[in-house]
Amino acid sequence: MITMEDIIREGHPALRQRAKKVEIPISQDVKDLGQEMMTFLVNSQDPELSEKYDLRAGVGLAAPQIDQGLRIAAVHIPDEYEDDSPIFSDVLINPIIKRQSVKKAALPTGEGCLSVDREVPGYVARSKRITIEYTDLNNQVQKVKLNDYSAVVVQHEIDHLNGIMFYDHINEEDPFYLDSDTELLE
Ligand SMILES: OCN(O)CCCc1ccccc1
Ligand code: NI
Repeated sequence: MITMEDIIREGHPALRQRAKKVEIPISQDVKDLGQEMMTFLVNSQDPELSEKYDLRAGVGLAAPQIDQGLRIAAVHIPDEYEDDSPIFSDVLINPIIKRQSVKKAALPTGEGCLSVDREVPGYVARSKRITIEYTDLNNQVQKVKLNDYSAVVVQHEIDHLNGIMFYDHINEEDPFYLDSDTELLE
């Protein structure tokens, strides 16, 4: 199983590389990897298991973070009220952002990253609405519209596939600078 030891940290060159497209139909190895990444997220959000295995809670994980230079990202976003029906949960193979709103959104708390062992304060403005296309673990092409928090998380993961870290988006002069077209999500 994936634990924190498997997650590479900033400074590791693999986090700054562009991940390679996955061959379709996906191999059994890729399917296993995707499932392991999803299991990590589910475990990391479970009070007992995260404690037992010392996992930092995560809502997303990109393959480059476990030193696998492949365009695979797992996303598991729980519904704050309905634990067993997440807002969005899937393993994205070769995800593409097909459409994105001009309107931006940022988390008021800023962002963090399992590969970054420090706080980096500041707003990360991202598209408020996106339409993504990807292949899932059953080789089915999915086209999904996401907004707000789900859209933020998926953009954070797709950034990892392109060697981009969340703090690359933070305004250096004024980390809490907000464009007029950027909404803080509550
Ligand atoms: O790459 C995923 N990972 O580092 C876990 C954190 C995910 C995440 C946290 C805050 C806002 C968007 C996404
Ligand atoms: Ni991250």
